[in-house]
Amino acid sequence: MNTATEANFDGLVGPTHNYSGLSFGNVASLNNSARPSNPKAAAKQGLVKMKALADMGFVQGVLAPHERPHIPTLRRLGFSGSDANILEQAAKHAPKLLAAVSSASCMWTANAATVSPSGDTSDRRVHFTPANLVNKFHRSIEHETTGAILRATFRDEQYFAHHPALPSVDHFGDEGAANHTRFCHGYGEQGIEFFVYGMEAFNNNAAKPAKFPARHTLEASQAVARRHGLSANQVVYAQQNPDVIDAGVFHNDVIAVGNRNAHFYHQEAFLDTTKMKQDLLKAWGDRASQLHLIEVPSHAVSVQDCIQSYLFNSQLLSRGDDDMVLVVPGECENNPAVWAYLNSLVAGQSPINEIKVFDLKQSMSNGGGPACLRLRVALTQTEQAAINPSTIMNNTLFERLNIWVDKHYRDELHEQDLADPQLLIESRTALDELTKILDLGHVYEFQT
Ligand SMILES: N=C(N)NCCC[C@H](NC(=O)CCC(=O)O)C(=O)O
Repeated sequence: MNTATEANFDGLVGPTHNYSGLSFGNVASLNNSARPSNPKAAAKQGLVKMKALADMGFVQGVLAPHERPHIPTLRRLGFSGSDANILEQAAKHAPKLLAAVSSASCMWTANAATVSPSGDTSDRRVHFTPANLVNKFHRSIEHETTGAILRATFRDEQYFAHHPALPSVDHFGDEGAANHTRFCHGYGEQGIEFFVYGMEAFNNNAAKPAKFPARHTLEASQAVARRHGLSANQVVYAQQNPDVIDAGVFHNDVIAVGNRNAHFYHQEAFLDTTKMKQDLLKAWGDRASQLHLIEVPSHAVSVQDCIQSYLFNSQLLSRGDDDMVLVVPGECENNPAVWAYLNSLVAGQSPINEIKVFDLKQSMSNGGGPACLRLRVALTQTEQAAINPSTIMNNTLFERLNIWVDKHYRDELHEQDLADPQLLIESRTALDELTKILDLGHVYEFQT
């Protein structure tokens, strides 16, 4: 039998991880702006989570970081001369631009792409659309390399279909899987793809946030559903509550998470919660009683507590039917309301039976929790056998990557370090070696 499983592909934190306050609307990014970062600790925190999940029996993959500082973008923007000259000029005349092209933001692979498993698509292949991330300049430069890395990981065209990103304009603002969840019975069966958006681009009368941007449009989600060949009765759209975007919920995965037959979400997450529930139940069909809608009330956990703790930016992982573990960041344990809620949750009737806590402070300080760091890909056994095996976490890869991080990463980085030509050399040397470890071939511009 060709049973399916859900693999998680985490973004490996890159050597230029830093805090530059680049994400308006993301409270942690703004609050930690200009603080020194620790790229080595960041990468290791991520590796510990990956290894722990692999040890728990989950299929865990690794997606490589991107080339940063990204000199080709600086050249496109008019800087010229040697790489060192370009860095010097950018630092002098456009330091925020240098910070933007130096961000290690590709680590948050929930934003890498939207993925539709073969059980849902008309041609029965797994479809990938890299997210254009057009709302933030530093993220809008990710999608081409993301596409190259996804193609180097999911290589076989018989099983995997790779689309380019949607047009890079606000109308098709696409933040990928951070606003996408799939509900299903078994991972290999046809599921319901649940797309969450912040605003409608072609309807000026529709609700939208007033203070912070809605990064993702309904029209982008509809385009992805069309491209992936999803049938209309298996797709549900829901709008984020504009008020929670204005409070700092810049992606829906900061306030909701779903897996198989469980939707775990906050009372205030959606503009119309009743409709969201009705639409999901209708799509779920005759086995509706098996769908768990776990709604967390505001009196138990406030929206502010969600944003501070990242309770919902958790990984909801199936160990078996109706047996799930929730992977949360350490901030949840330190928030009394959230921790009390989680303890009552596991003691109760829901399928969530265990909480696992990870220290991801380096990523969290830029607004990225456990769920931001991973891209979910449901795969049949045959598809799993077709992926690049060198990207799958195991004891050997864990050891090799830790040695690689120790060799190439700094343990402190300040904004002014981004202009250091040595950092560029260190970063390229590290990535060149990484492409060999992960058997990716040439995926970076500096390699061509
Ligand atoms: N929720 C999900 N799925 N992802 C979190 C992404 C965090 C990321 N932070 C940043 O890009 C901050 C970079 C800086 O400020 O240096 C962002 O806002 O896009």
